[in-house]
Parts: sequence; C-alpha cells; structure tokens
Amino acid sequence: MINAAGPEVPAIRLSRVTKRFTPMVLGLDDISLDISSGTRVVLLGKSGSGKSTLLRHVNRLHSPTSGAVLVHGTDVGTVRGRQLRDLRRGIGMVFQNFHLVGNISALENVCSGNLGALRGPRVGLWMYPSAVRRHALDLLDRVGLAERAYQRSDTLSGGQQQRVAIARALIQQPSVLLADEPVASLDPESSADVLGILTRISKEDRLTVLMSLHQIEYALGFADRIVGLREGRVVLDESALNLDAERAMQIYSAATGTTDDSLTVAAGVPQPLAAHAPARPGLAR
Ligand SMILES: Nc1ncnc2c1ncn2[C@@H]1O[C@H](COP(=O)(O)OP(=O)(O)OP(=O)(O)O)[C@@H](O)[C@H]1O
Repeated sequence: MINAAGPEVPAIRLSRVTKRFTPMVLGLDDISLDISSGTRVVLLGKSGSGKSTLLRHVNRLHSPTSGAVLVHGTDVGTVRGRQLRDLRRGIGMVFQNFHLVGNISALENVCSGNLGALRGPRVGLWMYPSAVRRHALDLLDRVGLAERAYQRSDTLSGGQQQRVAIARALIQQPSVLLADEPVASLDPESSADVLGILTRISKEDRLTVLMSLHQIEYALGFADRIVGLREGRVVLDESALNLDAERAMQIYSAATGTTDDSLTVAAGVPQPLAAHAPARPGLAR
C-alpha cells in the first residue's frame, strides 16, 4: 500500500519461507504473507498444518530453511545480540498453557515479563522498580484483573491466568503479539472474554496480532483476516468479513495433497459471499 508518507512497511512479512525440519518433514512450504500494522490475523488449519511453526518464525524461535521473515522491515534472520533482544522485546507471545509461575502473584508474573528491569539477582515483587509495578497494575486493570493482583497465580481460573499471561506479554509494549492457541484450554465464556480483551487492546494500541486457533467461529469473530494452512502451504487468505463458517471449513475438509485454487483469495478482495455472511458470535469487533 502507498500512502502520503510513502509505502507502508508491513508489521510482519514472510517472503517465500520454507522450513524443512528433516528431509521428510516439511513444516512450511514457500509461504509469502504481508501483515499490516494493527491487524488481527488468525491462522486456521488441521493439526500439523504448520500454524505454530509459522508463529515461531516471527520471533526467530525457528529459522527458515530458505526465504526471509521481516518484522517492521528488519530481517529477523540477520540480527544478533542486543538487536535480537530488542526485536524480541517488541514481539509478545502467549501460549495455550499460560506458562505462569504458579506460586507467585499475578502482579509478579506480569512484572516478570520485564526481567530486564529486575534490580538484582533475587526475584521478588519488590525487586522491580515502582514504575514497572505500576505499569503491571495498569495492565492487570486493562485485562480486568486489578483486584486479583496479589492473588497466587495458581489459584486463578484458566481464563484469569490467560489474562495475566496477556498482561505479562504486553509489559514490554510490543507492537506484535503472537498467540498460539490461546483459548484451547478455556471454556466458551472464558474464550470469548480473552478474545474480546485481545480485540480491544489490539484496537486501542494498534497492536498487530497473529494467532492460531482451532475454532472457526472464534476466528470469524476475532480476525480481520483469516489465513488457512494445509501441509505448510497457504490455501486460503481472506478478509474475515468476506468469509463464512462453511467456506472456512473447507480448509479442514478438502483432500490433502491437492491445491484448490478456489480457496486462495487475496485478502481484502470483496467476495459475493459477504452478502451471505452469518451473524458474528458475541465478540467485540
Ligand atoms: N521441532 C520440530 N522438529 C521436527 N518436526 C517438527 C518440529 N516442529 C514441528 N514439526 C512438524 O512440522 C509440522 C507442522 O507442525 P506445527 O506444530 O507447526 O503444526 P500446527 O498446525 O501448529 O499443529 P497443532 O494444531 O497440532 O498445534 C508437523 O508435521 C510437525 O510434526
């Protein structure tokens, strides 16, 4: 896209990325994607289709066998040392299983997202500067958990723990948030809460969110854009507004090993299906 300020640099760009884990195991197969700042993109696909592998390339937990991954124009494969740390600081991550430290408070877990701020080798809430503790409290407030700040994390519900994990991911003020099946362990009500919070924060902070999900209805409620993967390839790339659940299901049901060109549509291109789109589930858009 070209605007008055010049060409917009995508928040995330994958340029012909292939990941071969072993000669027999292909994780990603020649993937090219541009994701604009502030958009919410959901990856859908069968188990083993490459969703986690794609996410993990963005913060260089994996490196491509060929091709390049750029975040705000920086090739993540070329940075080292401090530059790599800075890059990773700008990319938050949340996981299915929250990964909180259970025997410390929600607040300390959020502070721990900013380990660089720790004033010494000993861990403990009071080892964080007051500005960090204040920021962590603000973030807990934003995810609706201010009153739980001093509660032990392993006594919180799953949905509450995931909200703490989101606050922890946000403490370094990332511009990109990666979320790997963040609601897979949650009941429907908690899932809707968590996705609603992520939607709101993404809009308020212009946070780019790239998330893998298994539930199509949540994907349609949360995403601006849906990318479908099958056997490491992009088989659908479409604005969520132009997609309905039945068509999204084809990502899962189409025969493996075939390329169905009718599924591959440029994101944002209006489709006649938009007129038939079902009502969205109860998530803020
Ligand atoms: N570290 C690894 N070593 C070898 N193979 C791997 C590794 N990580 C992933 N793979 C393989 O790459 C392919 C894609 O896996 P990936 O975990 O990305 O799928 P996924 O879509 O996230 O699946 P799920 O929905 O079950 O989490 C699979 O065949 C998987 O076995």
